Amino acid sequence: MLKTKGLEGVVATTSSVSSIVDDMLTYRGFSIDDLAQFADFEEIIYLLWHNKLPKLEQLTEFRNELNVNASLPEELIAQLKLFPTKNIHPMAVLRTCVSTLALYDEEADETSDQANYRKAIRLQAKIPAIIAAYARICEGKEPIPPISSLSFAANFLYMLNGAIPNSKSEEAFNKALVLHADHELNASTFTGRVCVATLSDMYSGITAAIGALKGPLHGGANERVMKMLAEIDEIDYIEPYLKRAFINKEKIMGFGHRVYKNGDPRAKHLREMSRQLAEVTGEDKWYNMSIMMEEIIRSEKGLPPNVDFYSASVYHCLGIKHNLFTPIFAVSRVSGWIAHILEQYENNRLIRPRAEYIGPKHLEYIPIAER
Ligand SMILES: CC(=O)SCCNC(=O)CCNC(=O)[C@H](O)C(C)(C)COP(=O)(O)OP(=O)(O)OC[C@H]1O[C@@H](n2cnc3c(N)ncnc32)[C@H](O)[C@@H]1OP(=O)(O)O
Ligand SMILES: O=C([O-])CC(=O)C(=O)O
Repeated sequence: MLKTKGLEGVVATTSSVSSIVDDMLTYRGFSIDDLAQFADFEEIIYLLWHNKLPKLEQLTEFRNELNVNASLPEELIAQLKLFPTKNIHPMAVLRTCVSTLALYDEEADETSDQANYRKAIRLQAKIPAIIAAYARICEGKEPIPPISSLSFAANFLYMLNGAIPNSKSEEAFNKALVLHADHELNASTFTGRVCVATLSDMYSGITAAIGALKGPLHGGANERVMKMLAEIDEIDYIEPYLKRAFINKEKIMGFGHRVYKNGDPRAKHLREMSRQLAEVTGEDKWYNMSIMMEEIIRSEKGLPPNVDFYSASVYHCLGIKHNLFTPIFAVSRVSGWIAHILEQYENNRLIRPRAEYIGPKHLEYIPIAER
């Protein structure tokens, strides 16, 4: 009898990228509590890929590399303009565009460490540009290139909105990027590793990972949290909404976790960010509703919120469209996917588990005319 449905508790690889021990999350040995407080997202990318924090001049050079690689091939922009803009999820656009990017990268199938590093930079730099460009095209606007003097976080908001964000928005968005960068062997990272363990290329690994992140049980939950909050709409409707959801055994988006049973260490940061942004914007309804939902779900079901719960009200208060919440997760998580993909290449073995067969056996083939 299968004891590990969904591979729960199975240790499938060794890794030195990030760890979850006693409900504490570290990137390359550094606590995310410190990183969220002090680090720029660019430092986190550097840390994940180089296994050390950058010195100032290394960070400056790294930022520059990201900036100069953020432009999109003209052919891709032309294609983006041809895509439908209604009833299409930006995650599907991102998945398609990352796959398409490989067609315009002469090194796509180059396997040297140097070529893989160059591809890593291109992917990290171009993914935010793709999302911002598509969002602008959907609004009938032209995509805009980044400004080299801005941080990674500020540049994304600039490419999206066409205006340089204020320091509070930049700081909050940077922190959200830091908190989402890596998370051990989550479903999308595992997907990416399985893909490249066949010695397929990095674009294929990232495309596969984007497909896995899109699902509502994983990164897709953040958008659904906001949908749920908007559907409930008033604090007085929370109790009846949850009562009905509990009776119907519905999964409440943004709660529960495969690994954390006592709480996701990222949620407290996002809760506080949500509180602060509610104060700054004066739009405290979503934060107040979220707090009340957390209280009820914790006491009734013993389920704490995960990273996706408070990120919803944070992104909403930053003025980000709801269908961009999961693509933003990808903007950050691509840094972790790449670190894992590089680690997989370094010490590769095909990932190929077994299945316990439970179907019928010894059936007799009946010719089609006799069925
Ligand atoms: C970035 C991320 O990916 S974080 C996760 C984002 N996903 C979500 O927020 C979606 C909502 N949450 C869930 O669906 C789940 O908690 C998951 C997918 C995150 C984890 O799933 P699993 O580890 O398989 O937990 P599982 O589904 O077995 O849950 C264990 C029990 O808690 C219940 N439970 C878990 N999460 C929830 C939830 N969000 N709402 C209601 N009940 C829940 C289950 O129904 C189950 O109850 P049972 O034992 O009575 O059947
Ligand atoms: O680890 C997981 O299963 C999901 C998660 O929280 C993440 O990817 O950040």
